[in-house]
Amino acid sequence: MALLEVDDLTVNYYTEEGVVTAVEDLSFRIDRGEKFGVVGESGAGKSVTALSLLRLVERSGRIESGEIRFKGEDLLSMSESAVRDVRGNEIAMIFQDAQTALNPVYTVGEQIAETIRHHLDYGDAAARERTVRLLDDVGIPEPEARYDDYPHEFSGGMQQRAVIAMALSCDPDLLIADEPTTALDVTIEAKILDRLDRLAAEYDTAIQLITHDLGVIAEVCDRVLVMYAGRAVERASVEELYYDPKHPYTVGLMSAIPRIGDRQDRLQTIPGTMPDLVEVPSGCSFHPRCPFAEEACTRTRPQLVDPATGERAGPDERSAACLAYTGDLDGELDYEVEVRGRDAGAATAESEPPEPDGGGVDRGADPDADSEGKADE
Ligand SMILES: Nc1ncnc2c1ncn2[C@@H]1O[C@H](COP(=O)(O)OP(=O)(O)OP(=O)(O)O)[C@@H](O)[C@H]1O
Repeated sequence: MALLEVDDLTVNYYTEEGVVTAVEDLSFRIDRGEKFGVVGESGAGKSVTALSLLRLVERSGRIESGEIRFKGEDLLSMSESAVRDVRGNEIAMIFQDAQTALNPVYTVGEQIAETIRHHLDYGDAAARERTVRLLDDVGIPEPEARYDDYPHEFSGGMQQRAVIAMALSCDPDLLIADEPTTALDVTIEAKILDRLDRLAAEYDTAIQLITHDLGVIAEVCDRVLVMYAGRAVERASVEELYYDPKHPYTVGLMSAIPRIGDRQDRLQTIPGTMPDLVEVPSGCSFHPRCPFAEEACTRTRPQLVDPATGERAGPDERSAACLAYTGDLDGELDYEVEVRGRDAGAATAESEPPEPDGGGVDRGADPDADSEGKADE
């Protein structure tokens, strides 16, 4: 049994403009200790999916249907107090903006210690000790001394580290990180992602990493879900996605990261924008932006299928939602993916081994360069 099982999740928002289907028929699995990426442009439904897992969808929104099981237990039918126990304790969440997660009137150490006392029932001394160790683990220099600092005395990168420490403080089984490094500069981002990656392994915590950046996914994740307009359009391992993307939208997203591109037929950027979800295009919702779209794409909504067989795929299987794989297109998806190595010079997909741990995406990562934390200052 997977740690998290999501089946056919549909979430609507009831707005003045009409009903917005933010997430539709979404299914995926996250295993224990796995690093799972959710990628897509703004408005794809990534955050709404995450909020649904914590049952934090706002009042105007409603989980219409579907199932969410965490360790086999149905999260959607749990009592509010049982869900509160799960939140923070077993599923923790890191948001993009560290400042909103840290309370300015308490010291950083006290905030983390309070979470530990509350959730793990630790006494004062033990909570303090665990906090200092966590601050050290996330790379805060002189953690004993920094324990008594207020959030504003931390740099942006250190604040985000503190938030990660807080999220890990109760040893959650699943950590949902929603654009955890978007507000930071690229070097600090790489260090924090690396730290997150190593800590998740150490604490045996699964990560659901939400981002619009495939480069970030390459650095951290094992498997990826690509979302467009509230739906899953591709599911694959990181290697499969990078070397053999199957959905035109994924190919388009890839042209935005430096090491991947294709030759003549490169989709420089994906023209157009995510549709207004009140009026999603008919058929395949990506068709107005897709360079391979045919008439059939305006009529028929593609299902997630195994691209090799065209058969419906299970929630943890490689799949893509494109009519090209069900024999409904006259033409072919005519693109070529080229993977560039770290030292420039283009290599073909076949000639270079995958480096999903980020080796190929040179974002300035140096795993230990921040051990004394000075780089953030
Ligand atoms: N509170 C809300 N009220 C109405 N509609 C909402 C609300 N929250 C989200 N939505 C709708 O759901 C869609 C998906 O939002 P979501 O925040 O999940 O996207 P996202 O992929 O996380 O994008 P971003 O990267 O910008 O956070 C939005 O485009 C919007 O139409």
